[in-house]
Order: sequence, then structure tokens, then C-alpha cells
Amino acid sequence: MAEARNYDSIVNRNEITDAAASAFANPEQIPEKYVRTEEVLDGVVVGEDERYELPVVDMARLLDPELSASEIAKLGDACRNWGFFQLTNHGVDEEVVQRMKDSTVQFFSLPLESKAKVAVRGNGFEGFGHHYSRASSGKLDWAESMILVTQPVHDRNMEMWPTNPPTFRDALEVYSVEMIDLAMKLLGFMAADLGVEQEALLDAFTGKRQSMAIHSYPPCRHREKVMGITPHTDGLGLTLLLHVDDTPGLQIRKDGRWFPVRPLPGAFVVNVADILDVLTNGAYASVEHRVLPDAERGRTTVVIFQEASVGGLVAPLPGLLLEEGGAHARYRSIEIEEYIKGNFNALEHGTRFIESLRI
Ligand SMILES: O=C(O)CCC(=O)C(=O)O
Ligand SMILES: [Fe+2]
Repeated sequence: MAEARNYDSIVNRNEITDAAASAFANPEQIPEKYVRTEEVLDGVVVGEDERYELPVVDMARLLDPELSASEIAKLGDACRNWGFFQLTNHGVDEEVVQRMKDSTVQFFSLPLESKAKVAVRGNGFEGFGHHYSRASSGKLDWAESMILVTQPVHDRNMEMWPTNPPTFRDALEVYSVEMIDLAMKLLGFMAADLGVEQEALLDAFTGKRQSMAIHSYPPCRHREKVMGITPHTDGLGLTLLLHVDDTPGLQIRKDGRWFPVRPLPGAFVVNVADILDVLTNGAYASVEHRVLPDAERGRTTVVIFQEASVGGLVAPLPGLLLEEGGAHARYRSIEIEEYIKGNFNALEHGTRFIESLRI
């Protein structure tokens, strides 16, 4: 069994203070540490009036023997060209999803002193607080976030799991398991698209760490001033995002422009994260994204991050490399522990750790 990991000294998250909570509740006077107009305006946002379609993948079609091949091609295309897709007909138990949504909404609606019982501690990575912040910029994201390790069970830090609302722990426990199943199903089809043994890709994710974040983005009339989440790529393997409401806000960078995601009712947003980019030797793209808060409506999301490694390494899958008829390695291998540390360090400096692994 791997030793419990501790990254506490290298992660930088700020607490939600009374001042932060009152700024979120009444965003007329936005404190200076949230104002980042230049960053928000950096890059063109594709307009409401422009037609574009972000990829949609249908799990029912993936599972249908007659439609599977063409849907796998769509899935592959989405992972290569966008790094993102919305997943419909995912088959996850609706009640499980609803309980997770309800518990999340209830948690965020509690008074600050209740949420502060599980506040980030010192330089801790888990708990309730602001999202990761960059030491260099001193600016904060316009959101409250709760981050927890959810799997494997022995890696959990139960002190940080909210007991209020009383349904939270159970809802998360069940949801966490459903999300592993969903991730594994998708990975099986990704393996088919990539032309690698299913086992090779599934093994990379089996029994590995899962963490989760729930985010609440308060509305802000001065949308050009604040950022819900700073542009970033996800550092782990695969990300599964649930919209708790239908408020838009997530934007994906493609060819230098920001594409807003228009959430489909009942769909998950799935994205390739950095480790999957490395595992696929760059075939699948981990793509930059950000969140801008809505002018009128709050927005809440539940995000699951699945970690992956091969024999303790973050490395391209051998089946995709030259020796087995594939290509030259485009990334050098690194131990997972080193990777995670490097990733957190890079996050704080606003850089991407996998860039340093490119050959
Ligand atoms: O809430 C969202 O839409 C995105 C959250 C996100 O990018 C993350 O947690 O990494
Ligand atoms: Fe993300």
C-alpha cells in the first residue's frame, strides 16, 4: 500500500473570509483582489449568435453494437480535437445524481460558520475555501470551492468531509463509486479508438486516486471584472463534470478563442486531463478552460478527477510507442509522486507541468 500522501506545503488555497462572503453576496463593491479585468478580456469569446457545436457523445450509441463504431469515432475526434465533450444517455442512476446535487446546493447555502468547520487548513489542499491561487498574481477566483480526496477509501481525510447537510457524506460516497464506473466505461471505448488493449488503459486508472471539487460561482453583474476559475488544464487523468443547474459559465480554449459550453440537460461534461494526454502520447488533448460567472444567476458544479499512472509512472502507454509499431515518445516518464508535486508547483506559478515533460 502506498503511503498516504501529503502535499500540504505546496498547495496554496485561501480561506473564505467574512469579507469574501459579503463580497459574494453583494458584488457592487468588488474587492481589489478579485478584480482582474485584463485577464478576463484576454482572448475572444465566441458569441451567442455564432453557430458552433461542441462535441456530444451518446453513451447509448457507444453501447449499441450497430452504432458503436461511429460513436467511438466521434468520441475519439472529441478527445483529439477539443479535449472535451458532453456525454448524454450516460446511464448513471438519476437518484444518485440528484442526491449529490441536492447535498451540494444545501452545503453551499449554509452560513459561512458552518462551512468553515471544514475550511482549508494552513496550506492544505482539501477543504472549503477558494480554488488554488497563484502566489504570483495575488488575485482570487470568484467562487467557493470544496475539494476532497474520495478514493481510495484509505486516502480519505474524513475530518474534512462535511457532516452538514447530513446527506452529504453518503451522497458523495455513492456518487464517487458511480463516477469510477462511468470513467471506466468511457476509457474502454477510448482504448478502442486509440487502438490499444483495453486492459492497458483501464489498468492505468484502476484503484488510483479520485478527488472531487464542488464549486459555487456567485453571480456578478460586473462580469468583465472577475474570473470564476483561472484558465488552467486539469492535472490528473480524466475529469467528469456535473452541472447542478443550467447556468452557463465554462469556456474552452480552441484555436485561441474561448468557446462557451452550453450545458445539455442531464449531460456530463467530460474532459481529457494532462495525465491522459501523456498516456496517449499526445493523441488526446488536455485543453485549457476557465469559468466566468453569470451576471444574474449563481452556478454550481460537481467535478470528479480520476488519476492515472502506469507502474507508478506518468508515461505514454507502451502500446502506442515505436517498439510496438507506434510513434516516438513525446513525453518523458516521471514517477507519479514527482508528477503530482510538479503539477501543484506549476499550478501556483500559472504554468503547465506537462510542458516540462515534452521531448
Ligand atoms: O466548474 C466548472 O465549470 C469547471 C471547474 C474546473 O475546471 C475544475 O474544477 O477543474
Ligand atoms: Fe478544470
